[in-house]
Amino acid sequence: MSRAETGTGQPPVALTIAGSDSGGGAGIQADLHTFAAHRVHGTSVVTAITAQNTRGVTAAESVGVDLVRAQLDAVLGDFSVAAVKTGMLGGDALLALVAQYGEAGRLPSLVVDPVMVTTTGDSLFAGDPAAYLARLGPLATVLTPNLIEARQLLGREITTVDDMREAARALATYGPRAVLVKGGHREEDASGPASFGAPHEDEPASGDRRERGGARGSDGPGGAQNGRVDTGGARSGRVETGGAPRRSVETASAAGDSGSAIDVLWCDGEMRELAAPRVETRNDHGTGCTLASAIAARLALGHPLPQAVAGAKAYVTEALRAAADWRLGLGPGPVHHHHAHLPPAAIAEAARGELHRDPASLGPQASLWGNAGLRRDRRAAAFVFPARVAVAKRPAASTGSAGRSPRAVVFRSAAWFSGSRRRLGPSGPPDSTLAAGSDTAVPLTIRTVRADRSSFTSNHSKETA
Ligand SMILES: Nc1ncnc2c1ncn2[C@@H]1O[C@H](COP(=O)(O)OP(=O)(O)O)[C@@H](O)[C@H]1O
Ligand SMILES: Cc1ncc(COP(=O)(O)OP(=O)(O)O)c(N)n1
Repeated sequence: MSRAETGTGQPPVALTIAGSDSGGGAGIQADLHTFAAHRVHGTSVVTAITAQNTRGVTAAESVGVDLVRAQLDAVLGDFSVAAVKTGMLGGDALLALVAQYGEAGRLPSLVVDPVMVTTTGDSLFAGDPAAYLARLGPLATVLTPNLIEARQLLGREITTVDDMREAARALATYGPRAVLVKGGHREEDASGPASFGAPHEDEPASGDRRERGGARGSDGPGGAQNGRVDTGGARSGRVETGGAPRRSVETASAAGDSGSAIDVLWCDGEMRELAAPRVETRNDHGTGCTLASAIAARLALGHPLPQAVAGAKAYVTEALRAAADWRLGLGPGPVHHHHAHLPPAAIAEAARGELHRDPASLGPQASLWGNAGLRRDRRAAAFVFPARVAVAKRPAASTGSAGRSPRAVVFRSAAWFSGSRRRLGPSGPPDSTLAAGSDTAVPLTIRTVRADRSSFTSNHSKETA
């Protein structure tokens, strides 16, 4: 049982040491969103400030060493930090500082995301990649380079999944317990092995979905779009990632279907592939930060390392899916960090009034709807489905919203979820959804389902279920 599940409601604490993304999709902002989505208390040490949006970075400045040290001391001197994630360190000075804290044993369960360049082509690390590996490699519980970063750290091309495995092995020799080489930048090639494009400096930034694979764009073959779902069979040495397909890239490519986002995990001497359906979306900004902080959150919650990594990948896949159609900003936007709290499908359906076509048929106290996963909780007179959201109808009079009847309420309560989870037993929420959290529930209220469908509003109400 993790600390978060002791029943006290007190969340574990995680720390992110990273840069600020003013656009809110990556960096510190993504990390804190992710911690919160996992019901982990997030603390932060800001290493740099970037002026950044969905189209790129226009300015960046490192925070001075003394101020970063002061932040580290403030957080580590007060909180019992259970896991740490590092992101943008900017250069050798902050790299050395963070390494000192790690060497002093002050950075437990350390997830090192060696941020070097954004996928819009902006460099975020001006230091020596070799020093990065030498200093932080031995301290890392898990090192999570993307393909560009693995290439920079090792100084070699990475073209196939075999190369990814080799890269993971090579990086592991620097001392981390695990290495996750992320394949988000892999460009699909229906005619041959999956490959990644070399950096292509001249390609203009696109306002729509980017071809990933280098410092902006890719000259990799095909340029095939993503979105195909790999439904291949089981393979040994792979970790289940919440409905993820089980097929290697080579197999997928041979079949002309490479619609998987495949990462390679070397952990405790074992090599595994983690595959998930590739989500077709332009909104993939901050996926690396989100993945690394989700791993840290899960480590803070007490998950064993391979499960923490697999669960984090499933979380990222869902976050990509849930935000696939968003248009936040003109370029590649952020993912939906809170997808598990507010399933967009349920809310969108509620907004369209499609869930309560016949409110009169609902029970006197509460009613339910949902998808196949919906279950009834008789005691609470509410309903639960594995995404841990209950939707109940209340008579207008009891909620003070006369004239707005019927009314739908989406409850969001960690304690309630925990209880629901217990009632649901082992078949309850899967690992890819959130772990148990605190009792600080703030129900989210949705007024909806008017005949004219014009009165949908949503607010964070203090009303309780
Ligand atoms: N379109 C996508 N569909 C599904 N998973 C993706 C997609 N893009 C990235 N990922 C996953 O997101 C995680 C972050 O990978 P990546 O994008 O390579 O990192 P970074 O953001 O550091 O460049 C990985 O698990 C990767 O497989
Ligand atoms: C401040 C800051 N830190 C890290 C990144 C890189 O984020 P990442 O998750 O790798 O996503 P992309 O930027 O590559 O989409 C960043 N952009 N800003």
